[in-house]
Amino acid sequence: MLVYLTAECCGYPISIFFIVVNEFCERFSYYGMRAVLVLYFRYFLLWDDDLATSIYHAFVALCYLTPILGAIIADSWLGKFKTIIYLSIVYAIGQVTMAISTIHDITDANRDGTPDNFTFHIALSMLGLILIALGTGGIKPCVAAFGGDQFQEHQSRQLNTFFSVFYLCINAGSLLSTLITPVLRAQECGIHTQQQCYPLAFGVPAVLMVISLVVFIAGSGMYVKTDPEGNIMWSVCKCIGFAIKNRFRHRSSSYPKREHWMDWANEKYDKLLIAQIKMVLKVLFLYIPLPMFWTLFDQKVSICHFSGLLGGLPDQMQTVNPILILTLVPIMDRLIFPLIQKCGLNFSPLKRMTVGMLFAAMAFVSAALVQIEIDKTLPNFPSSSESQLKVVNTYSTTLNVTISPNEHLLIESFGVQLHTSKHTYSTISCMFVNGYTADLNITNLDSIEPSATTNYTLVNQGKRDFVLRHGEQWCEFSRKFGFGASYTFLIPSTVFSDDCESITEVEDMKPNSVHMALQIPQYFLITTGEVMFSVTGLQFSYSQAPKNMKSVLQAGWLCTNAVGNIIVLIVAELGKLPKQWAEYLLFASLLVAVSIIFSIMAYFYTYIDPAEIEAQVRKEQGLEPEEMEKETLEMEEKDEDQKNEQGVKQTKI
Ligand SMILES: NCC(=O)N[C@@H](CC(=O)O)C(=O)O
Repeated sequence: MLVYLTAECCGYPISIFFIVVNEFCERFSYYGMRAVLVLYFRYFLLWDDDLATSIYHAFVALCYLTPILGAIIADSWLGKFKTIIYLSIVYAIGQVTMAISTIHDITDANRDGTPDNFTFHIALSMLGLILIALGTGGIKPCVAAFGGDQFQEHQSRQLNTFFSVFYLCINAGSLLSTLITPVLRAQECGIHTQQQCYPLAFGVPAVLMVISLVVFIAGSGMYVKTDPEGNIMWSVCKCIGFAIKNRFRHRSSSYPKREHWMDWANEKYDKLLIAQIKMVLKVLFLYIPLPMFWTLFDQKVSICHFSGLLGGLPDQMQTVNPILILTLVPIMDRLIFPLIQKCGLNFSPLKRMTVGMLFAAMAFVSAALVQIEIDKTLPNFPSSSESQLKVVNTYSTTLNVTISPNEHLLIESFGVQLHTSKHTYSTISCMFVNGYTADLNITNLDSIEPSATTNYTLVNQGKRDFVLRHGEQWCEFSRKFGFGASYTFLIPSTVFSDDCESITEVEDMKPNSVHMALQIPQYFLITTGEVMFSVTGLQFSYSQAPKNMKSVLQAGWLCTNAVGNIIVLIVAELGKLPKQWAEYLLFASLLVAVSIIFSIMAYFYTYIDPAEIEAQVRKEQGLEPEEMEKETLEMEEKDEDQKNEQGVKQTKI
């Protein structure tokens, strides 16, 4: 048996320091890139909103599917240490490729500030994203499990704290990068023309990934490294396949039943392997309902109704989650969980996860209530059988407009009338209406021809100044804008003679009157849910996995997140309910139903100590651990030669 003597500090292995710093840098790299990814799709590649969001979610889903690959490589072939190093190199190459794809000057031959060859940028960025997904997903189950491997048996309390600290590092990295990369993107840079600095926003995460790799390699001498015990995944698949086949062959009632269907592999496979597979399958079965949590969690951005109210750039809104995580993890670990324990309640990991799901459901109920309040302040939008028509009168007297044989609108001079009808009219909407007799230039907008309108233009909240110009003539006016509002400005022909005084403002949509504080409960609830669900799930997956399949079970856990993301994509494709609040309530109800199912499954789950079970099986077989490993390898070789299934021999009982 191998005994590692590891250097310790305050009861923790020192090697842990390198692993958490590595995780911090890697998460900085990943979340930093993610924070500007949709903006890059929208404003650099000029994709529409739907395409940008779909590719984004597909990328995130891929990042949570590739852990299976990483886990197989680690547990069956290279071991966790080498897998982390090799896949981190792939990851860093992906980040660099991504950063290069954002340099507009590469294809901007005519130097107009926009790339000339979009295919090149799209191909390069997609290649970068695939490499990143392979890298980040591939190392993800290995890093957490490798961290866990550093602890000895007597350090179980420290091991639990490690997973909380690990989660804190994830969120510290994500918080910093989500604050920094949008600021980097907002800078201007370029060789021929100055544009938004995407190369810097993607380049810094690439540098952080390289640092992450260097830090990990720096700790090399201190790690506990366990080599894979042969091709374990292949053995697992063959063992399961044999159990199913053997069960089918002995389906007649004359054969005695066995305790577990995997026991039908007893004739050919080692008892230890069968015991390990049983442990893994039991946990994976328990994970079946879990993607529903991630489906709600991954939509959390959309339940934050008026992001700008919290201040900052819209892409920095994603910082609320890590800030709350950094606050809530220590509170839960140091205060809430010990307090619950002191009250004599058994708040076991699976109970925590169930409560976490209920918190997420409550967040959606809270979002539904806020949405109902917001809906009250919104104008009546046309239903699917209606359309809205806006008529602007720039004539000098009141006009009577006939829209259909029987419907009349009376519109005052420089008035606007919104008309909803049961017939099909095209909607006319505008921000500025030019009633002046010549072209006008308005700050930050293109010039508007006489009697023409601009599209709705997004402006920041608060007081804004506009300058109107025509040749040498100009005037200035300012208006205050509230969130969620929309306005139309009617510019009369006398605009310059009265110094912009006669510009009429029409409020098409009222500003939000729902207080921002109403949003706090939903942020708080979903993040509390995450701490109970996700941190516990991470610890649980490690503690319930057999030694040789730690990464595999971590990958199974991460897969629940991938499936959650895929459900988000499917839901987006299927369309939405007409009322947003109803959709939130539907999701909340689904999660409550799923958490009830999960709690029933959890009730029947018996917590295990994999090391103890493994030792017990070995004892039953009268084998010392090293002999056992030798035996497994011999079994593997024998198995390869044993092509004729008919000649199955009982190798071990
Ligand atoms: N707050 C998000 C977070 O901490 N995410 C973790 C866990 C996960 O996504 O599975 C992470 O980024 O690793």
